[in-house]
Parts: sequence; C-alpha cells; structure tokens
Amino acid sequence: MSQVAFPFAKPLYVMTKPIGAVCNLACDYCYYLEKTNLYKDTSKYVMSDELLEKFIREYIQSQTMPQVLFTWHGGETLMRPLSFYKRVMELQRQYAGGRSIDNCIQTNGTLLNDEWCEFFRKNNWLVGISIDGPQEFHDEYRKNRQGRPSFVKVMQGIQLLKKHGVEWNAMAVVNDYNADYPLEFYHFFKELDCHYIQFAPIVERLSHHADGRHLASPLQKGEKLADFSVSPEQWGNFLCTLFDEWVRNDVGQFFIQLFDSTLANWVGEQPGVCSLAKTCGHAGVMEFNGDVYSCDHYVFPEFKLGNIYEKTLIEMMYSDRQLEFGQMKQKALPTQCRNCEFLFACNGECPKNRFAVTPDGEPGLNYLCKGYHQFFSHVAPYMDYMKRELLAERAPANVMEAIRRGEL
Ligand SMILES: C[S@@+](CC[C@H](N)C(=O)[O-])C[C@H]1O[C@@H](n2cnc3c(N)ncnc32)[C@H](O)[C@@H]1O
Ligand code: SF4
Ligand code: SF4
Ligand code: SF4
Repeated sequence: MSQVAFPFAKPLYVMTKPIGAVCNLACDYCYYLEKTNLYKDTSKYVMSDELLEKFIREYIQSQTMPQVLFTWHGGETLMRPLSFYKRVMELQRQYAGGRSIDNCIQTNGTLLNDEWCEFFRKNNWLVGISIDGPQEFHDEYRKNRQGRPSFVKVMQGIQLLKKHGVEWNAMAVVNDYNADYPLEFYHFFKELDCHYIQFAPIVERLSHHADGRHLASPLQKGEKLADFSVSPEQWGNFLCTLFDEWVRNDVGQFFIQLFDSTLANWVGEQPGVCSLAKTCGHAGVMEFNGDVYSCDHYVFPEFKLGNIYEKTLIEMMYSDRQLEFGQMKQKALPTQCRNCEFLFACNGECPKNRFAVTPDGEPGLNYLCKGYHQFFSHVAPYMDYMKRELLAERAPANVMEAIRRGEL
C-alpha cells in the first residue's frame, strides 16, 4: 500500500457519476459522453444500491471536517429516477454521524419537472444547469442524437427551478461559435437573473482510440485541435470584454467564477476554480462501477486510481500517484510560465491544455496562454484596486465608484 497522509486539513472530495456517461443529449463538444467506451463489457451503466450505500458511508466517514459535500455528475444525472436520489437522502441521514451534508447536482436541465424541483427545494440541493447562452449559441452544439436542439427544454427547466425557489447556477462553455459574443452572452444570464455564472473554455484535441473514443488524452502529443475549441485570441477577448462590463456595473451583484478566482489569487487566497489553482488533484471522480479517477477531465485508463471495492477512498485520493498528479501542475511548468509576471494568478492553467510550444521551442505551454496573458494584463489595475479595498476591509465593489470618478 502506498503511503497515506493523515490527518487531512481539507475535505476529501469525490464527484460521483451515478449513471456513468449515459445522456439523453449528445453535445458535439462533450468530453464525457464517449467514456461509455471504457466500459464496453457492461450494458447498464447504473450505480447499484450496494455501491451507493458503500460510497455514502465511506465518503462521510473519510471526512475530517463537519461539513460534507456530495456532487452528482454525469452523463445526465436526471436519467436516474427520483427514487435513486430519495435513497441518497435516506443513506446520508443514516450515515451522517452528526455531520452537515450538502448536495449539488449538475444537469442539462431538459428532464426537470415539478417533482424534481420540489425534491431539490425541499432538500436544499444546489442545481447546476448547463446552458451556453442565448438560443442560437446554445443550440449550435447542445443537441440530442437526432440533432434536435435542447434550448427550449432547458429554459422550461430553469423556469420550473425558479417557480419552486430552487437554488441554481449556470455553467456555460465558451467555444469557437459563441466566443465572439461575450456581451450577448452575459446579458442573457443577467436577464435570467442568474447571479452565479461559470464560464469554461472548450479545448479538446482529436485522436483515435481502439475502443472508439475520439478525444485525445492529455498524455498524447501532436494531436489535432477540435474545431469547436475556442482560440486563445477569442478567449482573451471574451474575458476582457466581459470583465469591462462586469467591473463597471456588477461587482458584488453578479458572481463570475473566473473573476472571483482571479481576485482570490491576487490576494493570496485559494481560488474557487481548479484551473487557476497551484495544484490539481483535490477533486476525484467515481464512476458508476466504483472506479475512481484523478480528475473529471482525466478519466482515461492511465489516470485510474483504483476501485472502491479494492481500495479505500482515502488510499486512492491520498496515494502517491494522486499527490504526484496534484504536484505535476507546478512541476511541469515551462520556463515561460516560471518567469511570467502572472504566474501567481494563472498557474499555467489546466495541465490538460498544455500542448503548445513556447517561442523558444519548449513544450508544455498552455494552448490558451495568449488569452490568459491578455486577460491578466487587462484586469491587473482593477484587481490591484480591489485587493487594496479587501485588505483595508472595504468592499471590492468600490472599484465601480473609482472607475466613475475616473481614477482607473
Ligand atoms: C459533462 S456535463 C455532465 C452533466 C450534465 N449532463 C450537464 O450537461 O450539465 C458537465 C459540464 O461539462 C461541460 N462540458 C462538456 N464538454 C466539455 C468540454 N469538452 N470542455 C469543458 N466543458 C465541457 C458541459 O457543458 C457541462 O456544463
Ligand atoms: S448534456 Fe452534459 S453529459 Fe450530455 S452530452 Fe451534453 S455536456 Fe455531455
Ligand atoms: S487537471 Fe485541470 S480540471 Fe483537473 S484539477 Fe487540474 S486544473 Fe482542474
Ligand atoms: S499567462 Fe501564459 S506564461 Fe503566464 S503563467 Fe499563464 S500560461 Fe504561463
């Protein structure tokens, strides 16, 4: 058995895939859908009741903190019946042992109905809805297998969540198609009265695997970029334009995860988004059959940590392999990043995107580097201002007034 670090100052965090990669949609850019190919000997990608109970018990008992966060992820989480999640609640109550338990669930929103919403409201679940902005942008890639778009259903789902007073936030991806319209995008979310927004860049490379998967593993070199990927220039312009609007009008009202995380790094706090953190490996993933992987974006055979029937969650999440996976983010930084004035904010971003080469030929540069560098340079004076306000125990939102006074 590998060495296990104990006790833990941080919560142990493992996202769960109760229906594996199975989904009622087939979004063109999805990194997860093709993971069913890893489990070809199964026809049912469904977590058993036995595994669910084992996971819930062990997950709760592995925590050293009084709060426990469960995250239900997919595939499409709502393809499990409501009875599955009612059972989750039952088991959590049974094994809570005095801890306070929170749940969040990520969904495409198309299967929501009154019953689901009542359940989420009653049990205080946080619902993450994937929606890529206005209809034209969303429907470009978020379709079902027959090519039918999903926007109308997602919007019906959001209306139901609102009607029932369910707490929800939006997850939007930025791709080649929607990246040039940051303000249309942002206004759409503001009109929806969505105050917590996560924007994630789409970066994927194509490859051929014998089992039928077609997205490249981070270990593969020289693979072709997928057309739906956002370009570094688009990403930089998207973030800067969005930031300009937000910093003038919406600080403290609308929370854009990447901006909050940038500010966190500016003041030396832990950022909320892993891509800007110093290390990786804090969030594992457990598949429907108990297989545990290093990260949701590293569900590849070479990054499997084991199976919960063979090793404990603690053994896997605190194994040497996982600790190395976490450190690799820093250790593998190219010289350009090590010398970069914004390393403290960027940390070289996600290692999965580090397939570019620096101008002097060193591999391992982040493909989005140019976009991030543009963004950090652009926001630096505002971040400096907000940092000063925070350090003086004043509200960072004062930055808006400073801009109006012409100080920035
Ligand atoms: C894989 S889905 C699973 C949960 C659920 N089916 C949903 O769509 O919300 C989780 C999130 O990943 C996003 N996503 C899909 N493919 C992506 C990719 N290639 N890169 C980054 N995010 C991606 C989706 O838009 C979604 O917000
Ligand atoms: S709805 Fe979610 S899991 Fe399904 S294809 Fe789209 S992004 Fe992937
Ligand atoms: S590999 Fe990327 S997605 Fe995974 S923890 Fe690291 S930064 Fe986050
Ligand atoms: S901006 Fe570019 S050079 Fe600087 S840390 Fe980020 S990826 Fe590296």
